[in-house]
Amino acid sequence: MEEKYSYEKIQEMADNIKSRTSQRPKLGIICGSGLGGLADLLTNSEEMEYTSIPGFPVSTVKGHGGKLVFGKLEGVECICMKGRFHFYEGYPIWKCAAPVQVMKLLGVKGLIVTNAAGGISSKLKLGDLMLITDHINLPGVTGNNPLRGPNDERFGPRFPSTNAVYSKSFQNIFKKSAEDQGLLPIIKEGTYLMSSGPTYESPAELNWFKTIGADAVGMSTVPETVVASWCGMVVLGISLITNICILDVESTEEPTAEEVYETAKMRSKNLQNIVRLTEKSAVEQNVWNI
Ligand SMILES: O=P(O)(O)O[C@@H]1C[C@H](O)[C@@H](CO)O1
Ligand code: HPA
Repeated sequence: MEEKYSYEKIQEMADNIKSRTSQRPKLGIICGSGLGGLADLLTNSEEMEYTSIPGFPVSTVKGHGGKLVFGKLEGVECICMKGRFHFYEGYPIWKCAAPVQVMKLLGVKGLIVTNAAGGISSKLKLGDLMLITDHINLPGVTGNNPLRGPNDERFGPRFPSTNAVYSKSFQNIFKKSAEDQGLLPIIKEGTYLMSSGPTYESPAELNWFKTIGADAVGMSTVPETVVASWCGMVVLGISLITNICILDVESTEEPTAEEVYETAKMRSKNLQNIVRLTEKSAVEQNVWNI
């Protein structure tokens, strides 16, 4: 089994990055499938390929780039992950979230995590943006938690709480920003369940997820959020509902990756505009105590 990165190994990656850019990001953004356009929000941008950072994982999925983008958003220095790491790609789950630890050592205080997700709840429509209010860490509760293994208190405690990991004030700002753009009707709230993938879920699984309180399902986000919260970051999680889950086993419809990317493309600009406004207000209100 691959050994978890030590504090020193994460520090080496952060030092490597710091030696190559003068930018010192305070906000991190993780782009979900088809949402790499969020990186276009950054001005004065500089890019760093994952492959150029010794020890950094490399992404293998269509719709995901493989680079860090540094730049300013509404006057604040940001780091954007264009391409994330999924458990289904074969990485240990802690490794999917290790970039968040690197961000922590770079000085990041707030994290916006985005994803493409399937809508389970009937209140969700195609193209909705669901503010994640809570999550079900299915891999975590069945033994695959990113914090399993040795704990380094310099990052966070051995037994962190996972209550209130998604910041209410950050969510309120996001809602207000959407309202200001006339986009409130597509903003919803709910619980995101992480399933390991790469198979889309069967109708029986989806019906089970519904009974345990999941509103949307995806294959990412939770490991990054758990680690960010453990490290003391303020987190905003957003799921773009790219497909409506098929709960009826008699249905002849099927989810496809193409549908996911098409919907992501359709909403990408809306999400960018809301994130820009959210960032502006978050800075004004000092949501993450910079
Ligand atoms: O990185 P995210 O969670 O946005 O990507 C989702 C999960 C799979 O990578 C892909 C499935 O369509 O989209
Ligand atoms: N299930 C899991 N992951 C996803 C889905 C889905 O329906 N849509 C986009 N990512």
